[in-house]
Amino acid sequence: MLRVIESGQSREFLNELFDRTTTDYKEIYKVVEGIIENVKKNGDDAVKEYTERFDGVKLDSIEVTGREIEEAVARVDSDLLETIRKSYNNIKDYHKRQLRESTTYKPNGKNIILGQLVNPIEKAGIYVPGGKAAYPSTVLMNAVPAKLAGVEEVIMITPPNKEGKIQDSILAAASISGVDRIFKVGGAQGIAALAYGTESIPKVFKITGPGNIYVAAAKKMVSDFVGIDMIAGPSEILVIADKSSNPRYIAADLISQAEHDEMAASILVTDSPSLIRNVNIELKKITDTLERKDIILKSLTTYGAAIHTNGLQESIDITNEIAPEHLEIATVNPFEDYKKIKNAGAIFLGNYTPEPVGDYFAGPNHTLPTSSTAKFSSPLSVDDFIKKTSLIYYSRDALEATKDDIIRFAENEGLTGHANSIKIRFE
Ligand SMILES: NC(=O)c1ccc[n+]([C@@H]2O[C@H](COP(=O)([O-])OP(=O)(O)OC[C@H]3O[C@@H](n4cnc5c(N)ncnc54)[C@H](O)[C@@H]3O)[C@@H](O)[C@H]2O)c1
Ligand SMILES: N[C@H](CO)Cc1c[nH]c[nH+]1
Ligand SMILES: [Zn+2]
Repeated sequence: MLRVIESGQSREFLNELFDRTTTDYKEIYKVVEGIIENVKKNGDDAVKEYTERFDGVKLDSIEVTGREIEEAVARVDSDLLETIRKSYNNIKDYHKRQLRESTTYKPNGKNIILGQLVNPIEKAGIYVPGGKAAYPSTVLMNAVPAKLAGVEEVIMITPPNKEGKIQDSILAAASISGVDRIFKVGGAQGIAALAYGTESIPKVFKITGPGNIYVAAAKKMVSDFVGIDMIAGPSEILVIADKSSNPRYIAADLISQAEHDEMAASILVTDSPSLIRNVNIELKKITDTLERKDIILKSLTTYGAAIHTNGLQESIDITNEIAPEHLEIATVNPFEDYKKIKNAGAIFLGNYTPEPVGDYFAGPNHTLPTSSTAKFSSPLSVDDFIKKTSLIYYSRDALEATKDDIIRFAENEGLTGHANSIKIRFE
């Protein structure tokens, strides 16, 4: 099932993996550009037209009413509602530790005040995918850090089903996490509406949340104009394992991400050939029992691989180069091995921390950098919903003491107007 790549021969596979998300973008950009222009010009009418075309439903009103939310919450099974609440509390507890305060200080006791002011972004839009599956967990992962940061208006958009409805559990998660307004709009048209505003949908200052290739392309295209979090591509899971690892658990975990998307990447990195054989046997057995069998098979056979290394160090090096979204360390000594990882979105340690613990419940955010971007970016967090402003105060004495340095610097840059704004105060 997983193709086997021998030690030292992983280059070709890595190149394919790194190219995975660049394939279809040019054509998609053309489509998305048209959608964005139309929404910018025709507002709600364009949004409704695309909703009819892509989601198969004609809507008179695109905003979810308070009554719809109440009725949805009442219909959700009480155990599920309790689970969503527990998950909400775990996510809140984790993210509240990311909050930062504004700071000011006086350097070396001089009559100078410097500071960094922290303010929430006033209006944020969160995209919750709804095409192939519904994701109430993604509602929590976006809305909780936004609300903790102090965002006043959190506007959520998500595509409606063919009856023009949003899944009850999505509305329940939105209500529990304090989302302010919800619109039944998905795809590039939803992103354009949040970026430019329409008669019904408020323009926001930043858009977060994952989505398919149309959503990703639209986020990239509006990103000159409005903040975006990241372009979260198809899911990835990489498991580092050795001969002590449990092949059945590993197979189940690789499948957990393969079932998201045909383009998902599930990779086993190990120095044990017998483990590779046994994981492949288990993959087949487990896939046969699951609902999304076709997606899983396509994903495992396209971007799945078992990389056979010559030992733990090579496994670590390859992992750092791939910089996977999710990394499971299923070796005999995960608490030592994780310290050698430089690049990964989230690390899961040991036999009893399968990736879905993080997707749904533990608390850390499940929106993570994909496609090697963990080399330079981080999980979604409270930081995505705040911005900082610098604060500077110099007294007359402080400016007099430093004026010659500033004037010298400005004159060296040929900017005599800058130098003059200092000089003029001491004439
Ligand atoms: N990284 C994360 O945290 C995370 C979480 C949940 C989901 N995901 C990923 O998000 C993605 C969700 O994708 P999805 O498709 O299920 O839902 P989606 O909501 O992103 O996309 C559905 C929308 O795509 C648009 N669309 C579909 N076909 C189109 C076409 N031919 N032309 C123009 N627009 C079109 C429609 O407007 C539709 O409403 C998956 O890849 C999933 O793995 C990621
Ligand atoms: N694994 C996904 C992020 O890569 C998030 C998710 C939501 N629901 C299930 N999984
Ligand atoms: Zn998942």
